[in-house]
Amino acid sequence: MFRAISTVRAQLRPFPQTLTLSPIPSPFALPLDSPHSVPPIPSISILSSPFTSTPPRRRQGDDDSSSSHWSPKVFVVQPRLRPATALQAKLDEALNLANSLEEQRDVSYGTEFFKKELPGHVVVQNPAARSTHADTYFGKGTLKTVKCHLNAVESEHAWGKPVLDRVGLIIEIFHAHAQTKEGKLQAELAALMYKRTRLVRLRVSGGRSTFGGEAEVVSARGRGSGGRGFISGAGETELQLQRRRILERRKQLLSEIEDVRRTRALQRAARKRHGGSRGQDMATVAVVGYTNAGKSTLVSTLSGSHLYSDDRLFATVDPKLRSVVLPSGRKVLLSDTVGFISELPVQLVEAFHATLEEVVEADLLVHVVDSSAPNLDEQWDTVLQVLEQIGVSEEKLQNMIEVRNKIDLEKEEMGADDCGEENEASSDSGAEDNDTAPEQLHDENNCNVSLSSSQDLEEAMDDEQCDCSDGWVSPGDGGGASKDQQKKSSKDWKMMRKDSISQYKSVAHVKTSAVTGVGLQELLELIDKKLEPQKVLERDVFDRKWRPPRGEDTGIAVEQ
Ligand SMILES: Nc1nc2c(ncn2[C@@H]2O[C@H](COP(=O)(O)OP(=O)(O)OP(=O)(O)O)[C@@H](O)[C@H]2O)c(=O)[nH]1
Ligand SMILES: [Mg+2]
Repeated sequence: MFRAISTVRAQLRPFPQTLTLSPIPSPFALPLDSPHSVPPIPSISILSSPFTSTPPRRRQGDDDSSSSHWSPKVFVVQPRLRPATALQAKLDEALNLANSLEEQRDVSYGTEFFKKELPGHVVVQNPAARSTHADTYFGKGTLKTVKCHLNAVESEHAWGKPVLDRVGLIIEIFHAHAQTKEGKLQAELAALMYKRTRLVRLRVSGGRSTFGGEAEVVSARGRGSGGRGFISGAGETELQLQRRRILERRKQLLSEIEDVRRTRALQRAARKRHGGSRGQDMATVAVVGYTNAGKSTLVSTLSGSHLYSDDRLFATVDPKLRSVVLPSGRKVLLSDTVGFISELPVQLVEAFHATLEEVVEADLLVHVVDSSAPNLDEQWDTVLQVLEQIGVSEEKLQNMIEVRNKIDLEKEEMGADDCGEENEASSDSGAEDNDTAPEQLHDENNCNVSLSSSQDLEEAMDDEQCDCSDGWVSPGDGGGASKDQQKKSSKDWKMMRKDSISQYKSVAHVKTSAVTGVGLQELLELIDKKLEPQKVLERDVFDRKWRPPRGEDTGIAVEQ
């Protein structure tokens, strides 16, 4: 039986060629026995991309010699998913992640998002598709196919390029976007924890310390306690030494982060003590949500302040507080927090615990949802899981306000929003699926897209069933369990997911557009109500309407 590899080609703007290749059905895909499952047959999908296919504009003074050869900047590997809309959403997110990585910014970016140069080749791998092949990320068969694609689009031999998987890439983005000492410490801790599970000895180019992007793996340990041993050439003592160094650094970082936490706790206590204008405790409202949902824009608009917002993922890494006066006259602090993303290992979340303390300690949570996101349900669920993981109480989750933001982007036909999510999730009609026929074994680059030998199949199975006992368990991931266990846990996961969704479906919600200002007054009133349900509000203050901070009633100036 063949194991499927599908390739999906998409394009970045303005960079032309981004390939997405699926080495194996992902554990995040639906289980094989599900009616929605990925068939275990080779297939190729070419998805049309919303991005332009025109070559990047050359700047003055650029060397023109290579203009005839137009090479891709990013190579994205993404496990196949159904329905096609879910795949497209994942693909867009992966491309957006790749686009979000760049040099550390100062205050704001000088150029438009899509005009920024991208880093060299990056392979973004879904962390679920973990491999025992820590140096290459994939088994031989998949690697051959990836190389074939790279060589087909670029004259030089590829793979000697920086390679990042999804988690590594996210950590890089966090590190690049973090502006405070705390943010940097947390990013480094996340990088260390990640490195410990994947890389053991790194040869860093140019002497620059890196979290994986420029690192060449020269040895790697086998996964899990039983492990499959070392790749030949690695000395065990050296590996142990490497591990010890990582642990020592981790200890140091944890102690520094602990100091930061202590300071934050003191600041929080002081904030509470000094209270609001009328003597009460100053309540904190944490604004949480999936990355890019519009949290910073919303906080900026509500508070009339300027917080950095951008189409990049993880534009915000360091939490920011802004004060807002509610319709009752009560002053509260809105806490803009780091966004969440799906399929992140638990440890990564924990590494950012200090940041997320704001969330746990907050008096009220406002969950901002991008109502225009095609995978809204998944995003919604991811946020809830992370909130649960970081220890937010059930009571607080029940009391949470849900903000369906970006309603200005919602299509008119989606007016009946309350049932839209379920419809989306079940729209798994074959008509939508772009997978091509099983017998199509080569793509237009004449690259083999099947795993042609039983050895390759075993490798793929290894990829799928790798021992994950190092604790890098992601939501919905069967970890190091057997295939049956994986299927079962996948089912359990889906059940839990359903329960979790229906459990919190009743949370109060309001529709907003952080850009046009629609729904913001309603939101403030709801916050007021949630914070002080029993208090009778002074009528004159209550009647005061929220006004756009700068300018007229129509259209709010939003920073870019
Ligand atoms: N059309 C529309 N765009 C919005 C709205 N709210 C935010 N945006 C845009 O969405 C993008 C992301 O907004 P941010 O405020 O940075 O999102 P975030 O949730 O803070 O993102 P991270 O900090 O990366 O987690 C920006 O380009 C905003 O201009 C909205 O209501 N409508
Ligand atoms: Mg933000």
